[in-house]
Amino acid sequence: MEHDSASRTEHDKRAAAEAAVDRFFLPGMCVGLGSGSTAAFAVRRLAALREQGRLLDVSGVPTSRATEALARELGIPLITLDEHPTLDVTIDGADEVAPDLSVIKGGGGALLREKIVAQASRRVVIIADVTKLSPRLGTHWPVPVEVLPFGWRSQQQFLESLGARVVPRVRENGMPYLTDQGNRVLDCAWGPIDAPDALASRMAARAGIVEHGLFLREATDLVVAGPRGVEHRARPS
Ligand SMILES: O=C[C@H](O)[C@H](O)[C@H](O)COP(=O)(O)O
Repeated sequence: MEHDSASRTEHDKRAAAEAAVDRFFLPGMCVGLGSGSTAAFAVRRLAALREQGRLLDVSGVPTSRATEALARELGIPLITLDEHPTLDVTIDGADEVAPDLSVIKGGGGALLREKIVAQASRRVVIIADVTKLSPRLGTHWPVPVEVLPFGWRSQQQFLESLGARVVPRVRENGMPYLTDQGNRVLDCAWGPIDAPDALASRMAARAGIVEHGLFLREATDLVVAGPRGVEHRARPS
């Protein structure tokens, strides 16, 4: 049974990713390539289309070292944000998606580059399986917060003072988890978040907090897949 639901989720991640690439990546575009297992299906779809001779002139900015390695392995042309400071569209995954298309990201630690790339994109398409949908951010997932190693324990205290249960992220071997930038991640469980804007502002104002995983306004579109198939939703205006 557990196996069935895991393979259902993989099927849905893939279906959402492929539908999004087919619909939103167009010839000649400069695109953002997201991170995580759902976004990896999108990168693989782009590579498969290239093998069919389609989208050969699409080039991408990877949002993590892992995505960069995958894209290189698959022969996808890569560019940098310095070469192309504005991107046409980014397709990326999420950990939790609220009805207004605000999302939590960073479960894989790529939140900083993902937010930079999302904010540099005209359109940001979130791809997800239905298990990621949530009535309110924080219901199912903690908010990852990337902090400088210098003074990280005072950031932990600060986040606890904002009501979070804070778990410093570690690797399987017990060593601290470090992001692509060499920073630490504090996973902050607030439960359902009543005032995400206020929380985001408090974190943004704190020196030592490099970025947080609340993406409140970046997503313009959601492509979600579940038992009823693939559905596209635009951000409510
Ligand atoms: O840091 C990781 C990213 O924000 C991912 O897009 C997010 O964690 C979702 O990952 P997955 O598609 O593997 O569930």
